[in-house]
Amino acid sequence: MTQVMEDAVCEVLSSVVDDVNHAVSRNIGGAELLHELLSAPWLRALLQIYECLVQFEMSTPTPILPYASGLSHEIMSAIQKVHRPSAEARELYSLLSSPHIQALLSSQDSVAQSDYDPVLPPLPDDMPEDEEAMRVICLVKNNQPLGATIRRDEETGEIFIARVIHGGLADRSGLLHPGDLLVEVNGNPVVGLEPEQLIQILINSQGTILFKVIPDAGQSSGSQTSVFMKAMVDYCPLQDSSIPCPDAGMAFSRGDVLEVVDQSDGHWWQARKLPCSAACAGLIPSASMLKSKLKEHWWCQQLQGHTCIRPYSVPEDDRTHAEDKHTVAELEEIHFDEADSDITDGIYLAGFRRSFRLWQRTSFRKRRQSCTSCLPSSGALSTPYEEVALYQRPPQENHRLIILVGAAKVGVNELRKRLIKLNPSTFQGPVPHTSRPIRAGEQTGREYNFVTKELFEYMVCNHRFVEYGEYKGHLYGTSTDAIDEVLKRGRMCIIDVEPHSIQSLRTKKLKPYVIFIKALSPDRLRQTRRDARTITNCTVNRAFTEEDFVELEEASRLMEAKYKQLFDSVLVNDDLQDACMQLCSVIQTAQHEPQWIPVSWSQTDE
Ligand SMILES: Nc1ncnc2c1ncn2[C@@H]1O[C@H](COP(=O)(O)OP(=O)(O)OP(=O)(O)O)[C@@H](O)[C@H]1O
Repeated sequence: MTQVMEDAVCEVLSSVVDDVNHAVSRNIGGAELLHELLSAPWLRALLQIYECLVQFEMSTPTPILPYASGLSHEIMSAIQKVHRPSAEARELYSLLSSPHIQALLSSQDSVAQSDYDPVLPPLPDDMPEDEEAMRVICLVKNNQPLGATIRRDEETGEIFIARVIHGGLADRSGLLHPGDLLVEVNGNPVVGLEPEQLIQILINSQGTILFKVIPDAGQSSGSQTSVFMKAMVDYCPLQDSSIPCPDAGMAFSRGDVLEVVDQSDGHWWQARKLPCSAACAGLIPSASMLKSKLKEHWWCQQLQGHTCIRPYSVPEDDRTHAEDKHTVAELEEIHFDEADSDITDGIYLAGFRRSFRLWQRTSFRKRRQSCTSCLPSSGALSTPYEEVALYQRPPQENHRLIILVGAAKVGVNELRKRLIKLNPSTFQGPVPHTSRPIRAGEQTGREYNFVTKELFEYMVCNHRFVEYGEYKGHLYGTSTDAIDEVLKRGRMCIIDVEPHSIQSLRTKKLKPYVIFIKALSPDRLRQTRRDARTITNCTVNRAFTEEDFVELEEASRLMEAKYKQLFDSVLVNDDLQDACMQLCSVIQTAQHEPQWIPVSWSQTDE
């Protein structure tokens, strides 16, 4: 029959071609066109496909075996009945019983029977009316936790799903939701069970768990958008007795960026730590919960209360300066030659003069008056999480202020100086202010901004200094105006400050990027600082001592522990050359690639 059809089509086509040929010989234009059309290869291909389809339709393929998996079970039970099966029979048994072959045979049966719909169990005849809303859920555990917490209604004793952890097993199934009432778990009625007993059933169940639940009618399916927060405190769920499920909790440290995926519960949020590798979110205290814990901790710390949160546990005075041991009287007696190496290749490196450096090293150094309320510990009490957003500086905006911090003698000045020398047209330090009289050869605005003591004090009253202090009867300071001036010129402004001054510089205008310069172990310091010299209040260019190395490492560790939530980057000053290159690259990244900043800095003004 097929052959007949095929022949018929070909016959029609050939006769059309013959007719057209005949018309062409009679010089008929339209016929020529038709001839071209009919002898086109695409038309022939089309007709061939059509013929194949007609042929296929007429010979519908039938499965050789409609129920292959049934046959395989028959064979397997026959083999089982054989007293001593041969090696071939045993091999056949193991082949047929393997899950892959069984799945393959079952798929072939489904195709053979064109049975593509799931088979649902029949509804029981005696189903009560109120069971209409019942949902039966089967989850395959696969050694993972369920990813849900439960709560009991104290009045009715009913147990509900309290929360479903984002990315967990229950969440991925899309079948369990907060507020669902648990009726049965693995055939065990839930009514009358203690939550602990239910948890035990869930822990003990292997493979699959079968839930019968009454879904919460008021369930909202609205998905929440993530919010990003920087942690300003440390948190450890295993030490927090108030967490609903310590295993579901997520520990974090100050400075970590958290993606908060669910804030629907006023007490416990769900979050992931970035950079994110875990699919499953963890429970963290909400901002208000954490604030009250911090307050509690604040009151209880004398009694060694909470240990789950550690805002700041190091002593207030974190700088362990050997030179702080000197008295003011001693300092007054020491006189130094001001001329030092702040001019290189005709470049004036403002802010590196010895008087300024020595002021920075003395205990007279004061932070800007206006920031007394911004002490890190009080800040953490009011803002345990800081909402952040990714920010990339638009090319037309000023560069971000680069702040270097580090323990005394770690090499902050050396790195800053090298960076500016390396590229003075890109990097610059702010010119410090001083009330010291100008000397021969000096120019105001180059070594210092020379101002009267009255003007300096007026500037102090107007909060114009990031830091200021007195050294040998003269005032020295770094002003915000000097920083602005560098930034306005399109340069990158590099400053070094005490860590407690960072807070006052954290403004939308400056968008500071803070780099912590970290010290290595005393062993490494001993090796790398062999030729290094330090200035102290008593000596110039003194070699480092063993005591210096130990103190430096300790001071660096304490500073990092206390202020790490304020650092955007940590750079280890090991090999000087390497550290300098790394610093360059960190700064370029800060200026040209997206970074996390407080959202308030990125919002446009009303
Ligand atoms: N990585 C390093 N390898 C070797 N020597 C270094 C390194 N970093 C800094 N130094 C040297 O250590 C000494 C102290 O460095 P620097 O003056 O920069 O310290 P500082 O952190 O600014 O401390 P201070 O505020 O006390 O001056 C300098 O002689 C410097 O050249």
